Amino acid sequence: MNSENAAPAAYCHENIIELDQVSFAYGDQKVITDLSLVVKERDFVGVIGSNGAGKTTLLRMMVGLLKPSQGEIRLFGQSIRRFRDWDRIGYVPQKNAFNPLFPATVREVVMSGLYSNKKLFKRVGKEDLQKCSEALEVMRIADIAGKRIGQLSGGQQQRVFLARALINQPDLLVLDEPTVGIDAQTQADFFELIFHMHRHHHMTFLMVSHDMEMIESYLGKEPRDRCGGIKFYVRHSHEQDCTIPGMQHSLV
Ligand SMILES: Nc1ncnc2c1ncn2[C@@H]1O[C@H](COP(=O)(O)OP(=O)(O)OP(=O)(O)O)[C@@H](O)[C@H]1O
Repeated sequence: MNSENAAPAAYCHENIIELDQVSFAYGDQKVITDLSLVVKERDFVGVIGSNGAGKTTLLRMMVGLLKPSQGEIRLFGQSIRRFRDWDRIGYVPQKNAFNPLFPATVREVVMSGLYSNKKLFKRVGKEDLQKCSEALEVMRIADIAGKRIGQLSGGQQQRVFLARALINQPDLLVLDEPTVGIDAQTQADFFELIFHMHRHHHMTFLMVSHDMEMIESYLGKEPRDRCGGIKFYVRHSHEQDCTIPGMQHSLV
């Protein structure tokens, strides 16, 4: 982006994800056929579709875990084949599970979201600790911060993954059914939080969900794009950025 002549409206229209005639097949089974899609900065994209429609496959392609059989993917304007700026993207996959013997604590796992490979040995500062405690609070896991991750329930582990993804406030957050197995109150708080992050903290979201009610209430009733059995509901935000840093205030 050219910052010299970046008017605010243009500034929030950078292409974050571009799919150009993308297809994907597992062997002979075609899952995605000829999908072209653009996700712009400050879009919130809800991805809806029946079981097996290809939503997870699509997300895995977008974060570089699967290669399209055909077509081209660009992230932040750059071909995914050359893209290295993975710090800018948070991804929470659908079925997370820690090995019960995994030795790290909840706090350590959440903190690890702050460090990319480049910054592995960075000293932990006061600001980092503050970010961590906010993420723990927001996902209601502060009381179990010292527990070993492998010893938590599935829903608690999922909350840890979400806190880990949120701590860094990435430019793009890709979420695959993020609230499955999470209790109603934490779910409601989580949605309130990410909607605020979308509207006021300049974040772009792509989220698979089966929660039609939540999708329709935030993204409207009409999908903007379709591909086979997958529908894309989109809301773009032009609302002013929040002056308050951090995330906890968004729950108040
Ligand atoms: N590793 C794999 N090898 C072969 N086929 C696969 C693989 N992963 C998924 N599939 C098949 O690809 C299709 C799409 O799967 P995918 O997980 O992307 O669907 P989904 O829309 O995310 O479904 P759900 O809502 O159940 O999570 C399904 O028919 C599935 O069986």
